[in-house]
Amino acid sequence: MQHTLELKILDPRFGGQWPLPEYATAASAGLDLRAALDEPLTLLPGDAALVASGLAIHIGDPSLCAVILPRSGLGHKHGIVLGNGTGLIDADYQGPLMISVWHRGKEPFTMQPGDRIAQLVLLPVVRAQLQVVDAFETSARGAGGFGHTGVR
Ligand SMILES: O=c1ccn([C@H]2C[C@H](O)[C@@H](COP(=O)(O)OP(=O)(O)OP(=O)(O)O)O2)c(=O)[nH]1
Ligand SMILES: [Mg+2]
Repeated sequence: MQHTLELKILDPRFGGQWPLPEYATAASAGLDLRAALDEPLTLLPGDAALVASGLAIHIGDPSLCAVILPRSGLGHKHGIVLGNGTGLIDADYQGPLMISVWHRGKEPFTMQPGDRIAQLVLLPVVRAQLQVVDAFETSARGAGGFGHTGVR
């Protein structure tokens, strides 16, 4: 599925020094986001930092959202993940796209300006219309959860 996404360039290095976000392959789901830093940023183990992406998006359509996810290589090999677990970008958000970077690794990690540090994925959203009921129609699972079905 394709969607036209309005994008504002907040950092003039995009389009010159740095390319606009692009899909790495024809079937990639994520657009890599760069650290729009003015100078290298060293994170010590346990540090979190809010890093500007240098971009703003306006999704507009309430049946869509975007999520910011870690990049697998950075997350697994270097411990660079997100301070908010997953960043959720609402369809009506028009502010600067920010990346909460959390260093869960063991060695200091330095990000350079323009490094691709996270990725943005556009997703469909189903918005709930709540219906209050007294009881649910019985299901196969019922209230069983948290390991209820066992391991094997
Ligand atoms: O990693 C992120 C997460 C969120 N946002 C922006 C877009 C999102 O639409 C807005 C609000 O995010 P969220 O609802 O997750 O945060 P909140 O703490 O509930 O803030 P608010 O009270 O503004 O909804 O912040 C980012 O730029 N980066
Ligand atoms: Mg919110």
